[in-house]
Amino acid sequence: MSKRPRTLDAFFAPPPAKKQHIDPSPSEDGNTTTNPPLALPKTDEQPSSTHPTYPFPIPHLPPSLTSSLHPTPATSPIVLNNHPDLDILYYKPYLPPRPATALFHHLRSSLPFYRVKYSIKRGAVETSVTTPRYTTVFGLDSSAVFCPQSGRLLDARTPGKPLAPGSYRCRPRPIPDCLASLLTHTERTTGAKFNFALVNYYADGNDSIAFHSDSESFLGPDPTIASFTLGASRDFLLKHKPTPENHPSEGKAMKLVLGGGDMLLMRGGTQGAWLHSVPKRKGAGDGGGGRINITFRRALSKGGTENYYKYNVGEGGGGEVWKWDEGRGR
Ligand SMILES: O=C(O)CCC(=O)C(=O)O
Ligand SMILES: [Fe+2]
Repeated sequence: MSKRPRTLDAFFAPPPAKKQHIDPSPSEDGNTTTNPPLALPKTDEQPSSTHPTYPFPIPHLPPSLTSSLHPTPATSPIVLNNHPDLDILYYKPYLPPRPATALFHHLRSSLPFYRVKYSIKRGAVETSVTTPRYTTVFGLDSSAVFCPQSGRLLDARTPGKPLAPGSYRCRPRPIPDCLASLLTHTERTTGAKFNFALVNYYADGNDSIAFHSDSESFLGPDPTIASFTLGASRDFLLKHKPTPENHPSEGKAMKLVLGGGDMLLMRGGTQGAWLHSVPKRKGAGDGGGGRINITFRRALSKGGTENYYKYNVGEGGGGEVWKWDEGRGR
């Protein structure tokens, strides 16, 4: 806590002691998941999703916002397949401006975020890395499901069979109601199925994600990933992975300026052959405010769940939790 960089102070305030945010007595229905039954709210409170793994209850979307999230996209997508192995549908935008902005503010002030630290080993040298953006993740790979009543983990292949304690090193978190409606709409639009929501928060132009591809084996071949932008615009760069034939696209990056409400549906060979990044930006290029990115993905095996929690929440259920304070604007 004491070593927090100034830039973090400017954007987030850590929530009061973690315990204050945990609902210690799950409702009679058990801990809520994305599915009903949900914990009954106190009358003066907004209904929330709760689960023992959440550091605090996560409020549902206000009804006005839920009804403005139309199940169909605002525009027809632009097809980006004019380069080898590239297969992207670019919805510019997918969500109209007003609901996109409202969703940005709701998610920023409702979700628990982490600044994950991990170490990488190159040969004998171990380096400590802090992820250069805020992250959080919800979901569970397709080998298991959350019990809708108790919130516990069940074996997906044997209906009703609880998983043995310690089946996962991490503690998977159900997708909260406030992300579930967008996920369901996206599934309907795209025909894809998703069981994970990864969320990045880029507080300003100093936050970034380096060139990488999401071609993890636990997503299976040619994974479909839906990637939403909410809030500020940022550059999104794409470049082909190096190939032995000195591919014409190699080294040259394509730039998309992603704005609030936009969605990229990356599919086919895109992850296998292309790298993408959101580089740091200074001055006007920093988008002029915070940006949320949500990716919906489908992990097929336990390794996916372990990986996503390790790098987006942190080992041991995460370290310091960051929560946006709407009143103080930080
Ligand atoms: O913020 C973005 O648009 C990209 C995020 C991303 O590539 C990722 O989370 O894997
Ligand atoms: Fe990515």
